[in-house]
Amino acid sequence: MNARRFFIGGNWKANGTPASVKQLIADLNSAKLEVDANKDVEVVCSPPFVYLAEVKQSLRSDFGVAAQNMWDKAPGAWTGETPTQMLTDMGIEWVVLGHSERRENCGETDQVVADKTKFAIEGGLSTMTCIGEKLEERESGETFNLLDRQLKPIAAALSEEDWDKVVLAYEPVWAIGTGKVATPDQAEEVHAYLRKWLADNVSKKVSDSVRILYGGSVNDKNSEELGRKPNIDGFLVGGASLKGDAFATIINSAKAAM
Ligand SMILES: O=C(CO)COP(=O)(O)O
Repeated sequence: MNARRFFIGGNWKANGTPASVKQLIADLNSAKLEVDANKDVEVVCSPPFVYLAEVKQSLRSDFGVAAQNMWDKAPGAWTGETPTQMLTDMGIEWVVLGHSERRENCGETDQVVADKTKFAIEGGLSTMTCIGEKLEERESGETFNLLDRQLKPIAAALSEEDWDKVVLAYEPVWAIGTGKVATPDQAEEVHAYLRKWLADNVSKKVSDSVRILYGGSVNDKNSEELGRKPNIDGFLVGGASLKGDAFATIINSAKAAM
């Protein structure tokens, strides 16, 4: 029995129309789960900002809701930004930070990701903080160095208690949206490394308790096998989280991990 509660995040990215979002909410609300989302597994959906209020109001109450980004300043003169407080005021509990798409397209550095993680936690949010290597880094044997580089500022920014509010998501960039999923052994090797890193650089308690998710081409066919690995505590799902039936199957794969 794994003491860490399995976690399934659905990152909808910049997808959805008013009609498709309504349909997805309806499909998720009527999904037959074989696991208890209040107890066995934690499920959090992350819609685009424009649908956050609707999803928060209409999605089943046993699923949490996450923003895909937030502004790490108090509300004020920040055109186009969404401060943490606006999210917590509307009952949002989570935020996805450090996703490779934001690192790549919005210039978010390792330090920015660490600072935002700290700010989010201080503001009352929990974070799914993402790390992961690009293909060229994997091929040149740099995976673990890169992960060290990404983790160091996060560990420096957070107190030991802060880690209670963090879920780490290992998302190898080469596996995101490519259909090229990491093998269970490849993912487990990195997850075990990350857990040891946390034990060596933060604490044994944090290493034992932090949930480490795998993300990158997770679907309803591969989730069960990945979820059986001892250091894989759940998934951050992109494309397959937009289909109610596939996402429900992925949630049910938590059974295999229990
Ligand atoms: O980036 C991801 C989740 O944050 C993974 O996306 P895919 O599941 O579409 O590969």
